[in-house]
Amino acid sequence: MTDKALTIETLSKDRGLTRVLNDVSLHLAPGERVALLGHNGAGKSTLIKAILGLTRVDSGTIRIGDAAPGSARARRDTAYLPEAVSFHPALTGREQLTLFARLSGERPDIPALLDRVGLADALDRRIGTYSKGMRQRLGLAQVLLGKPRVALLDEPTSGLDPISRQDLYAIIDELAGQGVAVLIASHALTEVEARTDRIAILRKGVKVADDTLANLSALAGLPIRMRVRATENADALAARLGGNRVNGASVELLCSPTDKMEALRRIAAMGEAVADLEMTPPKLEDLYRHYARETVQ
Ligand SMILES: Nc1ncnc2c1ncn2[C@@H]1O[C@H](COP(=O)(O)OP(=O)(O)OP(=O)(O)O)[C@@H](O)[C@H]1O
Repeated sequence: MTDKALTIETLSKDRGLTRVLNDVSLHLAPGERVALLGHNGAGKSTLIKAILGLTRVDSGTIRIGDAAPGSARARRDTAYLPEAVSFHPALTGREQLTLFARLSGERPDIPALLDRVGLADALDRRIGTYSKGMRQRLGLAQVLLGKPRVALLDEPTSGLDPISRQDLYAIIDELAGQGVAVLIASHALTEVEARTDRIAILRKGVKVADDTLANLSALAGLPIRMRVRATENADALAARLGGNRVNGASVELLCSPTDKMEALRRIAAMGEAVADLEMTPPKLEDLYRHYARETVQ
């Protein structure tokens, strides 16, 4: 028995002459929330389809727990929310979920499930009358229906309003809290920055990053932004600290993670000339730009 919910080892796949996944390894522990990032065409959906057993791979292995993709066991243990989720428009939300429950052999409390995803009022309405966000919520109810070990969410918040996005991440947190490993393919960097435990980045089928935000930051060595507000004289502060005046009262310094403590000591030594200090570490957007660019190996 493995303690990993999802194990991907040295996976490669060609489409014609193009290698769309190149020696990709990725591991998810139970309860981990991992963001899968990459430009259009980087291979995210192909990887998800391979995990689902919907596309063949040329080499490497995938295991959901101990089960092979596409096996009855793996299908039971994997939940999938596609980006453009589609249901039968003539069925009501209740009917659609009842059908899915029968197919998966579950007997859940369907009204409670639909209430959980904010669709209590639309329980008996035909899905054809649902908005995109409502269909997405119904898709999420389907994810919650079984007892998956792994949930694969492809752009789960696309088309959702800000409150629905928050609701969706609250449900993702709940799933993770129950031990479900969640892989979220996304372009919404600000969201996943705050709501995932680890970031994996694909570039042209190659995994170029896979770590926590803090570790990726340290590895990339991107500068930390420090904004120092002067008590009275920002010009004098700028002259002593170096850096740029950014408004009437502050000075901005960029320093590498290794120089951070030295910079803080210099600022502290200026005593009351400094009224305030704000430090901003690199954002996921900066890291993504760093790791997804061509020159990083
Ligand atoms: N059915 C297909 N036939 C041929 N090539 C395909 C097919 N599906 C995807 N590809 C190619 O495989 C590569 C990876 O595509 P994939 O859809 O996995 O990327 P992605 O990272 O999910 O992109 P996006 O962010 O645009 O959804 C691309 O070069 C794409 O053109």
